[in-house]
Amino acid sequence: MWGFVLASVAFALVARYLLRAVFQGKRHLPPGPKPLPLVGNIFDLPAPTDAAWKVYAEWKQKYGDIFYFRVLSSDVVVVNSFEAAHELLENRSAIYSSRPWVPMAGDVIGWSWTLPLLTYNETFKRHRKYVQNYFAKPRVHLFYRFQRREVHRMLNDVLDSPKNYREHLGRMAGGIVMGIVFGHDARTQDDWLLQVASRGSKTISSVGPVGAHIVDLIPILRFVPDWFPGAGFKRLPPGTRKAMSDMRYVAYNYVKEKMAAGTATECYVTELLEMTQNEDEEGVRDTAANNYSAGFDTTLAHLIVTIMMLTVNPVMQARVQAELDTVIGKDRLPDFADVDNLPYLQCVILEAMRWGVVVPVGVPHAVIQDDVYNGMFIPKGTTIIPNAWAMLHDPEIYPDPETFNPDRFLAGEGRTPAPDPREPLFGFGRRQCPGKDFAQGTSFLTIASLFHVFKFSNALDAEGKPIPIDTAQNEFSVRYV
Ligand code: HEM
Repeated sequence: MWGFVLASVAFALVARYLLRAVFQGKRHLPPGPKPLPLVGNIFDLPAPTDAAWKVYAEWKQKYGDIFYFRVLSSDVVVVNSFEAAHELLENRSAIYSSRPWVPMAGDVIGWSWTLPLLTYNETFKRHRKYVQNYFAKPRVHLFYRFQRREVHRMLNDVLDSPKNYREHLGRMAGGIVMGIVFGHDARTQDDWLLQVASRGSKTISSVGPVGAHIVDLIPILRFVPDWFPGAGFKRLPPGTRKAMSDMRYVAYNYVKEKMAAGTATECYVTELLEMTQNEDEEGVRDTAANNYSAGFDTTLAHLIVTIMMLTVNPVMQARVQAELDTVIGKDRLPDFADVDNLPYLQCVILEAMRWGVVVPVGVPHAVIQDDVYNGMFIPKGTTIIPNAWAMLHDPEIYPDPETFNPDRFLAGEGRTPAPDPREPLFGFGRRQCPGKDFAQGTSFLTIASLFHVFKFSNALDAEGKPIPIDTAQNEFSVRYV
């Protein structure tokens, strides 16, 4: 049986290799490392433990802004410059807005229903519309009350137990989404619905980078039984599939029960069910679940990078606090209306987005028809990796890119601020993050409030000496005074 499967794989590869050679002919692919026959560049790929975005940024020096490699029969183009990414993923988004098939996340773990993984089809368009319209910029003020409530709770929690600030921020970020999406007040860390959502979300991050598994490269392996030698990727940690499925169904069913009992609070689920007249329960349920999974880790990571960089740069922290003191004073907490009066704080947040790109190789897109860019042929089905890290660490655009320097975004007489990092950061075109305006509201209020109330500095060791913060590793320990 396995001899037959392997022979079929080999046959399919040879056939595709020959067909490609015939049909692609002399079409000029983007430059890239020289592929081996059949297997392509499989041995050139960065190891899963390498920072792929940095490896690709190095390749950029050799091959240019966009380069091509092939893994078995899959074509991949990495886009390292903002201009190229904008042209392909934004201006040509009608054909560059699909997603590559990622069998590990989609089939093996079971995330194929989630919006970020949906290919460009009718289901995607419908689901995307729900989320995009709900979190659209003109509506973000509707979420302020949830953001305010949870940020203020978080401040109290940090005051009570500063060492657990990460957990408090996590609860806050999760609590905001739970309130908006399910009308649920997740007040504590161990809130049962927050736990369901958090366990479900972890099922994707716990198995490593999406798209980098052996089964993503050789999809036929997904049919190999769990017990087969080498099929370790199918032996998921116990409870993985149940946790994923609970995330999809439990909170949604809970809201439905409350609706039946007449006790539901208005939220994403109730509003969308009404808008769709209960005719697309699956769409409402699935998009509700992915709002948490797509928005939680990203928001939290960005907040932590910002706090870390203000902690290792006490002069910048003092400048943020001086601005907050002048604008807000001592008698109240910051609020959304203050944002335009806090230009330095805004620059700090932008610089944290640029410096600490939380989705460094973006989320891959896929092109649905053959295309040509600057004379280079990009075959239909190619996976497009937007290397946001390379775009935001390009020394031509952001001089001395490894230095955390909020001043690069300051406008003023005789100064041209550095380009806004938000397009690469939140992605491109029809797949651009639909939660970006909402996420920025959470980020602003959290950082403004935390630094208005607390001072952050290094934790101390047993002898009272500050413990150095390793920004390269994103590992750090912070205390509050
Ligand atoms: C700092 C916070 C965030 C960052 C940096 C971020 C970044 C991103 C990026 C890079 C993408 C992929 C874009 C592309 O494919 O071109 C994305 C997609 C997505 N984000 Fe966010 N995001 C954040 C917060 C949020 C929040 C709070 C929500 C929830 C409302 C959210 C919901 C989504 C969804 C549903 C998608 C998939 C969109 C699609 O595939 O069409 N994100 N995000």
